[in-house]
Amino acid sequence: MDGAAGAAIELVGLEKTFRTKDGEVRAVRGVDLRVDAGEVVALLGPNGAGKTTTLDVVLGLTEPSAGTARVFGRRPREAVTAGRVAAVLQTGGLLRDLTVAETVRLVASTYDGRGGADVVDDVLVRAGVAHLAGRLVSRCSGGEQQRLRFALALVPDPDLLVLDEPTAGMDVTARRDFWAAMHAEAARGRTVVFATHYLAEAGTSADRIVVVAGGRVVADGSVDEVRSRVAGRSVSVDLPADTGRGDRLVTAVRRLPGVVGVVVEGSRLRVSAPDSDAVARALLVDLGATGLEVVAGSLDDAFATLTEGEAR
Ligand SMILES: Nc1ncnc2c1ncn2[C@@H]1O[C@H](COP(=O)(O)OP(=O)(O)OP(=O)(O)O)[C@@H](O)[C@H]1O
Repeated sequence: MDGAAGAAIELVGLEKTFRTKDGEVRAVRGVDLRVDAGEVVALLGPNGAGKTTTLDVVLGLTEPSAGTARVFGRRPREAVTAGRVAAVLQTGGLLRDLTVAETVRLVASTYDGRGGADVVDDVLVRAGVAHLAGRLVSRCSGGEQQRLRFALALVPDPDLLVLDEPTAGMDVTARRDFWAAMHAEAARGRTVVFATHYLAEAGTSADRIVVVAGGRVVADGSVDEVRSRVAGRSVSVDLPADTGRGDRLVTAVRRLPGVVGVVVEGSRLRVSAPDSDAVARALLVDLGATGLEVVAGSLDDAFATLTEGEAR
């Protein structure tokens, strides 16, 4: 599809900087991303990569520091208000003393013309929680609550579903059922964008993977394309024995452009990046790291470091 009319999401030069008492945190550092209507896209990246911040901008929950965000050609908040976007976020949004069905009914009643029993029953079935209709939210497991959030997200009949680590807390069966339900929604023409730490989940559930690290997009393409882009070498350096210095090095390394994985292995720090030469240079010259070794890593190693998540 050409032109903005076909774009569900269009981010241009997106930046987001948080000001904290310890200084500035550049969570998103120039993301350009276009998601066409009907695509199922995974944002894959380690902890702190900037996935949630990017999705918060798309949902109109936070304003960019620089750059622009458009959702169906409008400002994000307008698209959300128009009912075109719904989200499944990691926490919050549920009242513990209501049942599952009461929760959906309450949310449905806030949408004009959508509060009928039909909508409630329909979304309960589609999200796979019909059998839990009478159960109190406080008695639902974490995974069941996530599926309830999914049901709530379906109520406004959104064109775009935004899911932030939607399967956190689900076991293997629940994950499989969740993605089957999500794919049924995508087959109805909905655009789906989800954040995940897991390559396996991104690979099996998305048409396209956007790898985010250090607030930037470091790879973008089909599962196979991304695999070959991210396959790089690993660089390892000594981890300072002093915990404070070690933590500072880990934090600085994770912010280097292009770094997709940082893992502490005993007294060594292993860093994965498609361009390991640039990372090696930055480690030695800018960060004063010692004992540098460049190791030819397999693709699985590169992704293992990515998906192992936080180093410390
Ligand atoms: N409100 C905030 N104030 C200060 N810093 C923030 C705020 N929100 C996020 N950050 C920081 O911005 C960076 C990116 O965070 P973000 O939550 O977007 O990453 P993420 O990729 O979603 O990580 P995770 O997988 O752990 O959820 C992190 O360093 C985080 O600590």
